[in-house]
Amino acid sequence: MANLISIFDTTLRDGTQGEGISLSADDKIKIAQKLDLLGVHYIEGGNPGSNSKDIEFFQRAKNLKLGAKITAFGSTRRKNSLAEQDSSLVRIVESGVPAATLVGKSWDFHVHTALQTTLEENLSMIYDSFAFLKRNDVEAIFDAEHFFDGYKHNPEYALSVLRKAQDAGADWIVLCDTNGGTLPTEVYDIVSRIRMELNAPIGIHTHNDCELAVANTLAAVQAGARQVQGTINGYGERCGNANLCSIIPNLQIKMDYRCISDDQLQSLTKTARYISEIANVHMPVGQPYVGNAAFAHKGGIHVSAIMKDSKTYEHIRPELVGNKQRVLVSELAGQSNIISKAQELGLDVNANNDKTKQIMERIKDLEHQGYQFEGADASLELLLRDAFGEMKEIFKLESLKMIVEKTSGSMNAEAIVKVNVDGQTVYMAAEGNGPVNALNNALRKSLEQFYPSINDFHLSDYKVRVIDEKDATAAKVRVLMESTDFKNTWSTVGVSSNVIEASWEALVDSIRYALLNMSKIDNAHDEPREQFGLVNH
Ligand SMILES: CC(=O)SCCNC(=O)CCNC(=O)[C@H](O)C(C)(C)COP(=O)(O)OP(=O)(O)OC[C@H]1O[C@@H](n2cnc3c(N)ncnc32)[C@H](O)[C@@H]1OP(=O)(O)O
Ligand SMILES: CC(=O)C(=O)O
Repeated sequence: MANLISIFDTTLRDGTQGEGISLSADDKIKIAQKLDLLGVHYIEGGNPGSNSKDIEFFQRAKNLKLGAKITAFGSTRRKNSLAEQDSSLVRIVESGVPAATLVGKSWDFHVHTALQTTLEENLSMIYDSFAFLKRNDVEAIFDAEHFFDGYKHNPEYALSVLRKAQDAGADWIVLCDTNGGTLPTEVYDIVSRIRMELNAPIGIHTHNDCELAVANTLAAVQAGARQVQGTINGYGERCGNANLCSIIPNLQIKMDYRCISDDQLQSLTKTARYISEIANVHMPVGQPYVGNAAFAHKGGIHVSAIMKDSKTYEHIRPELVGNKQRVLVSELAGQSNIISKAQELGLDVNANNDKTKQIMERIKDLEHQGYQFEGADASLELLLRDAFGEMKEIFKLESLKMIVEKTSGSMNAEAIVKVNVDGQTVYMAAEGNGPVNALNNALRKSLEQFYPSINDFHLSDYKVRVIDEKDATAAKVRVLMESTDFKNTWSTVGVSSNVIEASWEALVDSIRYALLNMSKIDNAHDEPREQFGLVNH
């Protein structure tokens, strides 16, 4: 039987101590529900002694039906006072949580310098505070702040602090690498020794200042820690906390510990991405296990091998954590990348096909000119389908004129397009608050009579990058456009030395791709493929 590791999530408390992260009570409720589905055992909701948002969270959390225990955070009582009169401790008990975490000092230097009190008074603060929680029937977790630094500096005192908390009834003793400066070998050694000294179960709480929070957590578990504190995506003070999105799969898939069920593990990627959306923090694409590129293959040699067996370049099956394999097509592609992508699209290709080589050469040539297909999935699909003769022209541009006018107030743009659809010429003008907006409006208006579903999607993001900065205004620009129909998003690319022309290319691809995919949906209802530009073979 695999050993069970208790997962203590502190995204809503220590995670919000990360720069740029601020969660409303509403956000916290949504995240708590997701964490519960993921199967964590404790959800530290915040600090009821700190602010009214957290008090509101704890009030609302009482009505949630969760499997996880919601815990409140605070510190040991203030020096020279009584626990029952400490407003922070009283608020924790009043919040009605089943479990609470108190942080207390275990480094003598901190007692003297930060608390400015005696070592004896700190021991009393710890004892009194835990005794108070236990008298109020609250499960009590001791976060021994700076434990590893304290133990290296004064082991007797650091140990006496843990014993005080244990004597007062603390249910868990959690050793904290608060400054994140300890090495995995030290963590393993110290946790192994402390385990022999205590009866209470041990937990671990690490910070990532040396990029070692995950490694330190795993070392502590190997040495006997049975509770792991961390955050989703590693959010947290300074360089962050230990990242549960790496710790949980490492423990469960590689080290044979049990944290959550296998089904719950498969929701890890979705959970990480959901929380990053709510926290409004962009996830690094290369984030281990759950990042968009965690199982993305770009080099031709890699793709050639994974098509034979994905184990050649993947340390686990991505599905175990709810992620998926992706093949990127770029100037580093070999035939295998093209074949894999084309197969994904249902196109008939093989390694001996001349067309595959031609497509690869064309992609390499376009990337050399400044296109980037890795971030423009829709343009890549169109390029492949065009090469296979799958696409029909949806319109022909006859002319395009732009007028940009600055009056005393704002600057406005007008686009005039003349397009030909199936022999019929349409002449249309439209305004916009900028040239791309005007272009988009004019093109849609001219096409809507032929393709009414053109109004079911819109542009959601627009990025311009100067490709060769040294040429200043004569440099080429790459426009990346993102579009959405509220269910799906797709990205397209355009390159030119003229930003309007680059935008036009990306816009036309966006519309062609949308119509192509709407035709797929309509196909399911037996409507003709030709209607939206797909050629039936
Ligand atoms: C390692 C960690 O992450 S610990 C958690 C850190 N998180 C936070 O600080 C976020 C929430 N904090 C807050 O909202 C506020 O700091 C509060 C409400 C807790 C306290 O606010 P204030 O009363 O204004 O105090 P302030 O934040 O300036 O200073 C902290 C005080 O707590 C004392 N203190 C610090 N740690 C402890 C402890 N473990 N036990 C008792 N007192 C402590 C400090 O000595 C200081 O007291 P002083 O004012 O007598 O010098
Ligand atoms: C308790 C805590 O957050 C720390 O010591 O880092």
